[in-house]
Amino acid sequence: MRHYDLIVLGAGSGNMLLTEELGHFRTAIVEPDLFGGTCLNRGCIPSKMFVLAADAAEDARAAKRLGVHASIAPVDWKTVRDRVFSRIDPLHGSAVDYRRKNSIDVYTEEAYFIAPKVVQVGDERITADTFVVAVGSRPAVPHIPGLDSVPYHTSDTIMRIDELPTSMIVLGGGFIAAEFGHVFGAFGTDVTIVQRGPRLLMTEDKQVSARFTELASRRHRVLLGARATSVQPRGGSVAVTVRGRHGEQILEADLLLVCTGRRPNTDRLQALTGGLELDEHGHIATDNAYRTSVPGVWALEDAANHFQLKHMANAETRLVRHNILHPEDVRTLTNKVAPHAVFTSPQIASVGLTEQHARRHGIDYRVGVRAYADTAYGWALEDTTSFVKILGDPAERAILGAHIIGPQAATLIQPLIQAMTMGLTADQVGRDVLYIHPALTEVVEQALLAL
Ligand SMILES: Cc1cc2nc3c(=O)[nH]c(=O)nc-3n(C[C@H](O)[C@H](O)[C@H](O)COP(=O)(O)OP(=O)(O)OC[C@H]3O[C@@H](n4cnc5c(N)ncnc54)[C@H](O)[C@@H]3O)c2cc1C
Ligand SMILES: NC(=O)c1ccc[n+]([C@@H]2O[C@H](COP(=O)([O-])OP(=O)(O)OC[C@H]3O[C@@H](n4cnc5c(N)ncnc54)[C@H](O)[C@@H]3O)[C@@H](O)[C@H]2O)c1
Repeated sequence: MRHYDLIVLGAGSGNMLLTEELGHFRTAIVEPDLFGGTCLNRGCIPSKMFVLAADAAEDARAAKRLGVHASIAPVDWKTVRDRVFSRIDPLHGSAVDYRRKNSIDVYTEEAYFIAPKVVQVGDERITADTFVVAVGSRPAVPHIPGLDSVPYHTSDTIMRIDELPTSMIVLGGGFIAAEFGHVFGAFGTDVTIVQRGPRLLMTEDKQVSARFTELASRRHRVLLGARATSVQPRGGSVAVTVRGRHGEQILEADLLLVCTGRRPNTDRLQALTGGLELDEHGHIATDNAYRTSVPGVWALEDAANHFQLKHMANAETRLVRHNILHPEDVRTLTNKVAPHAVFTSPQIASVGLTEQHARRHGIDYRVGVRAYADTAYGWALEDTTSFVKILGDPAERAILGAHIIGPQAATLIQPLIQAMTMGLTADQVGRDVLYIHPALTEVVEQALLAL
């Protein structure tokens, strides 16, 4: 049985862990699929490259309003797709070569625990003093009668399809539904979204989620409070029976995309056999330093918590590396601000408390809301639907949460994330800072002043 100082399971965020600082460790990394994991190969990066093309198509359509006449010939799906993957696909091979050149053993089969701190990979058993479990998550596919009888897609496969579908049914109303609904809608596909809940993007602040649902319903057919009860093949298409507010109906489309959440890969890893404690969703239980129930075993990101965001993964990876190298100075992730953005149209960004959470937990708050149209640039855009909403503590004037729906939301929110992280009050960031005129950031200033 080969023994290492360090074994990293999973080469998504796990691969980022291995910097020169760990160069003196005898290290192995196990990755049965592609180095770079979800974010690089089938998540953040390719999806945002598709969003870039979708935004370009939408901008071209909207340019007419400005007196700029552009026309869109049918979107050339294969060129869009091949631009994305001709840039991404070569990165895997070079990452593996780089690791091997640096004397790191790379195993290319799936690992599973056969005992605490002992994993089986193919024919080999390997052990280590220290393990980092970064095996990520995969799409969770609900049990719907007939689903296995049709060639449905998930986010793992949808970006590599050969032809742009004429029509598409999207099951789920979360991040992935919102982003791919935008992409395929912008490319000309007729999109129907089937969402179990009463609104899309249910975890956003209710005002944002309601505005997004209203805007998405103008672009796509959106069925709310709807449940797919069965799926059948129908000629070359897919038929989905949906039960909901308006009774039962049968939807038909060229393609079915299932995006109903993700589940951690801890079952395939046999994490329980490895002595790792799991929560009720199968995530590995850790403390704030990302230590698991087995001493010397660390776990991070999608396998270990519910954020499922790459910037959280990056922060956790840095923290775990520090903690492995400095057992005398183990640090915890104190930053619970955890922002996120949804790269749909319009963009959505959020940090901290939502209004419904504050109400539910009896937290005292004030709200400042400003429409983009209240600022010079928003007025120039003739925007009528975008806004910034900030929740603040009435006494201390601390920023408790911020929610933006509109162009550039993911960028506009950053000064508020900074302010929350550094403990600045709404007045310090609103009154004491100059905002460039006439940039869109003025709407953030206005919302802070309204608080
Ligand atoms: C479509 C999509 C879009 C997204 N967009 C964004 C975004 O815009 N912004 C954002 O912040 N986040 C986004 N995310 C989320 C983000 O991609 C993930 O949170 C992040 O990549 C998780 O990193 P990870 O290292 O935990 O897992 P992964 O990157 O999935 O890495 C885990 C690796 O472990 C390997 N593995 C699995 N089982 C085993 C095993 N038994 N043994 C060894 N290896 C194993 C897998 O093959 C995989 O390569 C998106 C996700 C999806 C699906
Ligand atoms: N921009 C980003 O940061 C980004 C983008 C994409 C994905 N992600 C990550 O990936 C995760 C997974 O995304 P997702 O969209 O699959 O999940 P999600 O958790 O965001 O949304 C799942 C949705 O599916 C609905 N749903 C669940 N079961 C259903 C059923 N049987 N029928 C109909 N609807 C059903 C839920 O009500 C919910 O709206 C996200 O939570 C996020 O962490 C992040």
